[in-house]
Amino acid sequence: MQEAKNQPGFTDQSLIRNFCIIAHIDHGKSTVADRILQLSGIVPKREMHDRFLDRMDIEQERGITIKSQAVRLPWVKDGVEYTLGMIDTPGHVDFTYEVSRALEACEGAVLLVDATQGIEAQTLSNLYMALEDDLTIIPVLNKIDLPSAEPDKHAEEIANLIGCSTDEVLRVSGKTGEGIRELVDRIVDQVPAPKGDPKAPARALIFDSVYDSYRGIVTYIRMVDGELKERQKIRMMGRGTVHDPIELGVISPDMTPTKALGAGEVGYIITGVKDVSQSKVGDTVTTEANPANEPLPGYQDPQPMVYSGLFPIDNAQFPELRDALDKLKLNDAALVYEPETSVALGFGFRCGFLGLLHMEIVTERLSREFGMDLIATAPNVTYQVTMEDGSEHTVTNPSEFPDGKVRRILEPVVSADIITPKEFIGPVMELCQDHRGRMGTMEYLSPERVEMHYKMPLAEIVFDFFDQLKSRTKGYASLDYQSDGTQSADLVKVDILIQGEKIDAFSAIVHKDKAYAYGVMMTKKLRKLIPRQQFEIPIQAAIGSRIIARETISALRKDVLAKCYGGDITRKRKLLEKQKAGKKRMKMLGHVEVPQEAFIAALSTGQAQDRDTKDKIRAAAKKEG
Ligand SMILES: Nc1nc2c(ncn2[C@@H]2O[C@H](COP(=O)(O)OP(=O)(O)OP(=O)(O)O)[C@@H](O)[C@H]2O)c(=O)[nH]1
Repeated sequence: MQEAKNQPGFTDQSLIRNFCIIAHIDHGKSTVADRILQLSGIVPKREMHDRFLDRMDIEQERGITIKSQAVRLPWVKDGVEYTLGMIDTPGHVDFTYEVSRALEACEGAVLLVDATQGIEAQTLSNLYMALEDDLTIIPVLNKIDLPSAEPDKHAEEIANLIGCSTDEVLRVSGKTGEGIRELVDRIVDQVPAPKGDPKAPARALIFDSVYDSYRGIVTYIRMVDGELKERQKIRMMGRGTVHDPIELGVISPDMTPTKALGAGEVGYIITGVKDVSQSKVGDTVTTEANPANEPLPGYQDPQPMVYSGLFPIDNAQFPELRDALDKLKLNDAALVYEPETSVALGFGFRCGFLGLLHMEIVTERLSREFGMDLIATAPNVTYQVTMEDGSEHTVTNPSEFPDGKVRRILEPVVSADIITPKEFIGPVMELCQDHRGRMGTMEYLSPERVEMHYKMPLAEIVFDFFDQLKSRTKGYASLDYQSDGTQSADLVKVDILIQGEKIDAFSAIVHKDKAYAYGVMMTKKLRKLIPRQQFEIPIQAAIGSRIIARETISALRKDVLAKCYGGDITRKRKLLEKQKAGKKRMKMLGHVEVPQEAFIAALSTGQAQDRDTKDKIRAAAKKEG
């Protein structure tokens, strides 16, 4: 039977264009992807909705992309039908790893810039990543429908940055659809076709995967060489496992089974396997009958930036939490975890994240997708501690901080790039100084906007820095950072003691100058959160044996029967039962009962509220007109 030329598995490689859309957060990637989908005609009008490719509820609710999404589209130009593989990527700095994997599956990148904002920090970092991968860059200004758009000015900025002429910078509106057809035609003209060898043994790169409770692991692949056919045994080259795929397909716009996948195509495989250790992002898929010799280069594992302990509120849920993390890891390759025990919180996992938004999303997904009720301990970075006796310790958890005389503590450092209008240079410098930043160079991107480079301790940047930067620059500054080694620092461990007992979950490693403030803040917070009990409770903050702050909760004798004069014994029993049930929900710490809510409230730092940040920025932008 003669198959159509662009059926999956039979597509002429010279007619394939794989590209991704990269941009700073909120510059309109998902909106432009929607318009391209619509124009291609694969999504029926009545099924089209905003941010079509943001398939997770959290993405829809928050209006941000968390996962890259690949979709296959037909596109006709000059009477020739092309096959486009389009990947919409996230914009937030915590999800840069997602972008880097998407780039590996493409030959071209649409670099989208908001015509009202111009180049921002993640515009640059994403562009540099795409250039490193030798992708063809198509520069585009979006949101030209807005009255505040300044396309000429920003086209100049982009042209200077990538070394093209201003005429080459396309102008589009994801909202009205203006210029989108020209954009896709440009992609077809300029993005090179994939260059794999269709005749070689099959090699496909696993760039993502997800756990489906009915069908097991779904693996997303980019075919590089050869082809994979239905019902052909496959081999994962890294893991060395062999599987019988039960389905092969493409996403167009939903999962569509196909008979084969050929060189250059992007698609998925379902093996029916439910054991999550069988699949790894970055592995190479080949066939069992005719295996390739060399696997594809794969990906480097990302280094976590912050760590936090995740503990099930109900300790019996520990095995479920392990299972949930294993499954989530399939879809979130940047997540790392290992078991941990806390005196106060029981069994849980020490988890590594790429940033606080990443941490927030993981906790939320564990709760929504796996029904886990969790307590997250305060996030911290990793320290290398050398003791006077020469022993070395890697500390990802303040409670592991070794006792004894410390010779040196190394903390992680990042190089941070901040782009801001020039009138905010002063406030930004002040803020960076407050956060122990050391200024490097500063360049003008245009007469009005500068890019400032800083070296800063990671611990200073991951927590509230971004919010403060936004508020001091009316939402106009943007930030990007990358790991940049370590430096020695004057840090101490602050312990919190309740009734003289150290509560491991509340310990923190902080800069010497901020230790006192942390101690006061934590003791005050806990005084408000822990209910009064029948005896006086001292709450102290200490560095080693030195107490630096203290609060006291005065005694109270709560007699639940006080108002129950004489009368019915069953009523009294009921009240006592109720009190007993209430006590069960408390954690006994020594002799002190601390309600779960107190832990949650004391440990929540009010951080990473990116949703709020985005809202604030939008509100500020509106105000500015
Ligand atoms: N006026 C106007 N608004 C636009 C246009 N494109 C996007 N927007 C709006 O800009 C906001 C952000 O758009 P998104 O498409 O979610 O941006 P994004 O780059 O995908 O965001 P992340 O995935 O979170 O990085 C939304 O409120 C869109 O409605 C446009 O061309 N014109």
